[in-house]
Amino acid sequence: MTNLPGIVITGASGRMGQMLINTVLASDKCKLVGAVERVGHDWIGQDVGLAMGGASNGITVTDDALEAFSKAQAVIDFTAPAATVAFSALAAQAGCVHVIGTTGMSDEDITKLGDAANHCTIVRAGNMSLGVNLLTKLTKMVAQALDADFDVEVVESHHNRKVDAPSGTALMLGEAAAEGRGVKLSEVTDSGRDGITGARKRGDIGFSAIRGGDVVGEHDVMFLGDGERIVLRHVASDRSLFAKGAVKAALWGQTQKPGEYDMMDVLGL
Ligand SMILES: NC(=O)C1=CN([C@@H]2O[C@H](COP(=O)(O)OP(=O)(O)OC[C@H]3O[C@@H](n4cnc5c(N)ncnc54)[C@H](O)[C@@H]3O)[C@@H](O)[C@H]2O)C=CC1
Ligand SMILES: O=C(O)C1=N[C@H](C(=O)O)C[C@H](O)C1
Repeated sequence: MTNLPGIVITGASGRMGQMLINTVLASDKCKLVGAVERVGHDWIGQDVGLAMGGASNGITVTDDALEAFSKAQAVIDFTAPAATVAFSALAAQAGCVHVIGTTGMSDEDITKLGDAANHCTIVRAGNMSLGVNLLTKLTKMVAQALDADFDVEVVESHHNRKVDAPSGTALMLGEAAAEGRGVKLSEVTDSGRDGITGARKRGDIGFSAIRGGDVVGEHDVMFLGDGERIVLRHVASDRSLFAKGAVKAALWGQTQKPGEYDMMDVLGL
């Protein structure tokens, strides 16, 4: 037990934070060594097991991320863009693998992660599930096989607490479709249609976001032609699949050189 890689979970009280803590505690391949929350959060100073409504596990929630990271081999981080950028610099300082599930990152944020990746291993993906990563690969293949006679639309649904759109997964799928077509996504993106938008432009990749209830995450990639359509779909019904993927990434990262990786690398897809 003592030689197992130690993992810190940031955003410990969040939907994914709590799922990750339970996943690490249930694993026989790693151990929980820290739980981080934002400054001023009610959970700071409490035993994280008790704060989650379960049994005590001896890990006290802290807002001192660097101190927590310095005792760990990996940090799993599903929080918010500004927090993730700050954590990447601290993970680099502490020499930990940084697994990032946070979505809604700007280009500027991603550039800063690149600086940290000169000193530590970063694994980042908009979706950590095997199914979505396979769907990403299939999307690229279908886009390669079809020409712009087929309009590509990515439609995603999520719970009513989600703050970013399109989802990280939708953007991954859009990138894959653009790559398959040999175009840059930023030049063909069409999202947030409203009002007199004009007819659809040939070659565009469209995005639509539905928000409501407790939907964990659903993604359709539609290839719409004249008289036929192909729909590739992934439905997540349980957040544990994202957490299991993130733990797999943290363990895989232990043997990698500093740099930026994604779940395709982890899963060998
Ligand atoms: N890549 C993937 O497979 C998945 C990614 N996500 C992404 O993960 C992120 C979190 O999602 P949820 O857990 O649903 O959100 P949430 O709102 O339930 O949790 C976020 C947590 O981060 C904490 N936090 C914010 N700033 C912090 C800071 N500076 N220091 C420490 N903690 C901080 C908050 O207090 C909160 O507990 C989102 O960006 C979401 O899109 C969610 C599910 C799967
Ligand atoms: O916020 C969520 O919940 C999710 N976010 C990720 C995304 O933005 O794609 C992954 C998953 O769909 C759940």
